Amino acid sequence: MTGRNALIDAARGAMRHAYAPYSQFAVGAAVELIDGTVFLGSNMENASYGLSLCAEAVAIASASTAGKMADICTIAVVGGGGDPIVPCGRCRQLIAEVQAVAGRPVAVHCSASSGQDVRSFMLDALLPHAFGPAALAPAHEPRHTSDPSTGNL
Ligand SMILES: O=c1ccn([C@H]2C[C@H](O)[C@@H](CO)O2)c(=O)[nH]1
Repeated sequence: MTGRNALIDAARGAMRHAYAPYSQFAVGAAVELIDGTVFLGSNMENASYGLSLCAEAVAIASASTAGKMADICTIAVVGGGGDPIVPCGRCRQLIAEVQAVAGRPVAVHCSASSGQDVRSFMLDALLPHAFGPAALAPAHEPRHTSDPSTGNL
């Protein structure tokens, strides 16, 4: 996949599979790797409300489950009417972890569910001065159970 608009379109497609019966607010996300591979996500709500999963979290977890978290370079998110959606605070923190593991800046493209307007940000602009693994004392730094660059044990 190449280009911002193609990734936005992929996120818009994923949005169609959102499970959002409580908020009626469907969101889709698409995560792109450096080799062009794309992983999708959509929000998945829950009767307990607070356990609902955001589209970005689902897409990031899907890439991570394939052993590709370190290869993520771009994230697109689509949802809402009016202005382009922007990731919630929790998702910004999740993207910060991706960026720390990937070791390169992550771009975030945002669009509304209808309309062509796209707003693009670098994660550092969405979450300046982010808390991350580098802040942890050595004893608490992440010790990977798999190689983040290969996903292999
Ligand atoms: O960036 C966002 C913001 C919200 N939501 C979801 C959570 C909930 O299911 C619904 C309304 O907040 O939208 C996302 O998936 N991503």
